[in-house]
Amino acid sequence: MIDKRPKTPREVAAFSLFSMAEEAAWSDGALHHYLSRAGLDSRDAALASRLTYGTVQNQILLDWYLRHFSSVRLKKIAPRVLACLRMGLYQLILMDKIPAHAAVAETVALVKHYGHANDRTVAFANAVLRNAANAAQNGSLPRLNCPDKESYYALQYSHPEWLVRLLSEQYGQKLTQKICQADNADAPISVRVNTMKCTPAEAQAELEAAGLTVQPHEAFPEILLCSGGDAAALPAFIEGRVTVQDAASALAAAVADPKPGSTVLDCCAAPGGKSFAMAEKMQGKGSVTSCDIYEHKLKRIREGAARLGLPNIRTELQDASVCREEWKDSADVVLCDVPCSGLGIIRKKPEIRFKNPDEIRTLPEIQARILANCAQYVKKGGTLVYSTCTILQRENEDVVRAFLTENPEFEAVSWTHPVCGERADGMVTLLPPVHNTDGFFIAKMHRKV
Ligand SMILES: C[S@@+](CC[C@H](N)C(=O)[O-])C[C@H]1O[C@@H](n2cnc3c(N)ncnc32)[C@H](O)[C@@H]1O
Repeated sequence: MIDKRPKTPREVAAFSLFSMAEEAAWSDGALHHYLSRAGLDSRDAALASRLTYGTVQNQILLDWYLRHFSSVRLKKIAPRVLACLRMGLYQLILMDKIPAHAAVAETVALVKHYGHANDRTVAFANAVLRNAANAAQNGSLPRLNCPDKESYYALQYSHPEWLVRLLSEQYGQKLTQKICQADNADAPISVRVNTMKCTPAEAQAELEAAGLTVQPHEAFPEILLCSGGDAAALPAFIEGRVTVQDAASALAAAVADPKPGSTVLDCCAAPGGKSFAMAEKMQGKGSVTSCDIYEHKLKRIREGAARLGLPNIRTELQDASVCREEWKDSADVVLCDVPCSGLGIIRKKPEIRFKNPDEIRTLPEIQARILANCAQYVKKGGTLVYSTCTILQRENEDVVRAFLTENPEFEAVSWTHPVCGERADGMVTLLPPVHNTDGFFIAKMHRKV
């Protein structure tokens, strides 16, 4: 992290982008860090967020334009200078309220002060930005000529082409375009009301009184969609009346449907969102055992449970792919919210689109191993739920169908919820442009014998 305290929205955005490039920081974590140090008013904080997310969300397109205006190959441009140029081009080409002279001058100043740049590099940055500004102003930006719709969507919405082609095979071109578009749209902060402490109406009134704009999710009344401020910094969050959780994630807990007194095993539980939702549904009665392979992540679950006032959650350090003999046949509900490619939450973490496709190709094998192992913990008559925050069929339906074929003692269970209607085969893939949730997959199964 950069030590200096940022003073302007552009410095906050630039420092966040530098941390992403240099330390592989997540956009939301870096932005939160520098915003908290900068102490900007809400308008400037909103501009800093827009500049950071907008630059990452449009990186492929911005690099395409940059190649047009730069005499130097992108690989030869130092990372901080490249980050500044992308942010400058974002303002010049894709934002409409920033005067061009301000975008050019402020970006050149960032390159000069923070880009480790000599005079030549500063002059180069100035020339690139001026050329782009002129082209944007006189309507002579290069046209996005692409051989087919998939490569056009990949460029226009800055998604890797392999991903767009895979989505297009699964969902068709029209829906793929909507998914890519939704991935770059502003996502509200979604909070779930802790109904053990207050009603949705009370929580909404409290958040609105604190200055947020609040809209209950149309199909999930305990979910409140908030904008205009940081819900996680308010007393309603700190004192456990609400917790940050998307409707899709809350739906997985609702589908698992544990009852007061149930024995629940959440096998990949950190940071704990679904454990909390299930423990609340159980009204503090029964037990939720929340496992993860990382000790430091278990601490976050314990802190969250304390904040929300949930005494029935305990944590266990446990690899979900390795059998714990004493847990066999012990749980009424087992939730496998497995590690996945995360491609359903690009709208919240825009850099997820840049994951290495070779690295995520091996995930279905790990997911299948976790599901097969944790299924052994389900009691006869008990429930098994498999979920991911990705929309790739190979990590979702394919894993579940193979499991059901190999384990005939389990069957898919039909369920219904206003978010997605009746699911006769027990499965749903939620999509941001269709369900107004994160992209997510949930499958519910039942152990017969
Ligand atoms: C999708 S996240 C879980 C999110 C969580 N269920 C929630 O709602 O907040 C997946 C979690 O699985 C954990 N994990 C990865 N491999 C694991 C394994 N073999 N056994 C147990 N946990 C694992 C990761 O550390 C991560 O915290």
